[in-house]
Amino acid sequence: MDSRTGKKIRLGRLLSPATGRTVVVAASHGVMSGPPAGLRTAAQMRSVFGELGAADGVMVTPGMLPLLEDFYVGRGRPAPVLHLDWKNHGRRIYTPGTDGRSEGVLAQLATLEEVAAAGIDAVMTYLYIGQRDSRLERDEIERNARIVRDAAKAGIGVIIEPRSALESEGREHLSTDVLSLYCRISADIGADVVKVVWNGSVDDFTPVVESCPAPVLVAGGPGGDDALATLRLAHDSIAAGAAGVMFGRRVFRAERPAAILEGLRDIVHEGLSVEQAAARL
Ligand SMILES: O=C(CO)COP(=O)(O)O
Repeated sequence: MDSRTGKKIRLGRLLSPATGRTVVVAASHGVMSGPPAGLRTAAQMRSVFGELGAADGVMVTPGMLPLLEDFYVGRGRPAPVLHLDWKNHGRRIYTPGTDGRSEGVLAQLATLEEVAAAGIDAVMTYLYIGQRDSRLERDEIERNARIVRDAAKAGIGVIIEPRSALESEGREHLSTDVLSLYCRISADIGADVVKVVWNGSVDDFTPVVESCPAPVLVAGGPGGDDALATLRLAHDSIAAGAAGVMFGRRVFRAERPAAILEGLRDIVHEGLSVEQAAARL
């Protein structure tokens, strides 16, 4: 008996063992950017979570897990995913033009032993790369490699989301080459799953997925309340070869999160078109 089995069982709850596909909801934005619209109060969180039962996994922070733990209890419930790190927020906290402007200083919020004890199936960690100070970049690579090793020992799945430390300056962080580089580094460090921002089109995203041997999930971004645009993004993600989506604001800020989630499942798991999924909303 060893931790490889634990990881297999846990990842099998998150990604369909038959197809490798998944629909995950991210609901951990508070630790990055303060009170999130749609999830500001405990009552709002409980109400939104009441609509997320159809997700394959739902990501929360360590501090919110006790508040929401009942959501995960029971047969067929979504897999608990933990947002493992805090990160600085370049634009908000630092004065532009100072050295602190680069994002990419991170702190790990829990040990992998604590994560395993809490019943978590997978953790998500950022990998901030491209800092001006290469020591920060080295620290980030080491931090992620350590998380991967600790998670392997604890039998926990690891989702790495690579981000450019200079993206708030509008650098080339969405080019196909840069995303391919970042995703591939994440997979080579040992991510079980790579989550990444969408770069605009099926043609531009397909090479990113093709050159990343780990399954790729697409993040939603701010979006709006345009349900059709959310379904289209999911459809394009699958068309580009992604294993699924990991959407946050597009789901929890929606008027009817449960309906959006059903639409996402129709597309990711059932192969429906945007129009077919929208007709069932
Ligand atoms: O996983 C996510 C944030 O960690 C995705 O969230 P958004 O879809 O709101 O960008």
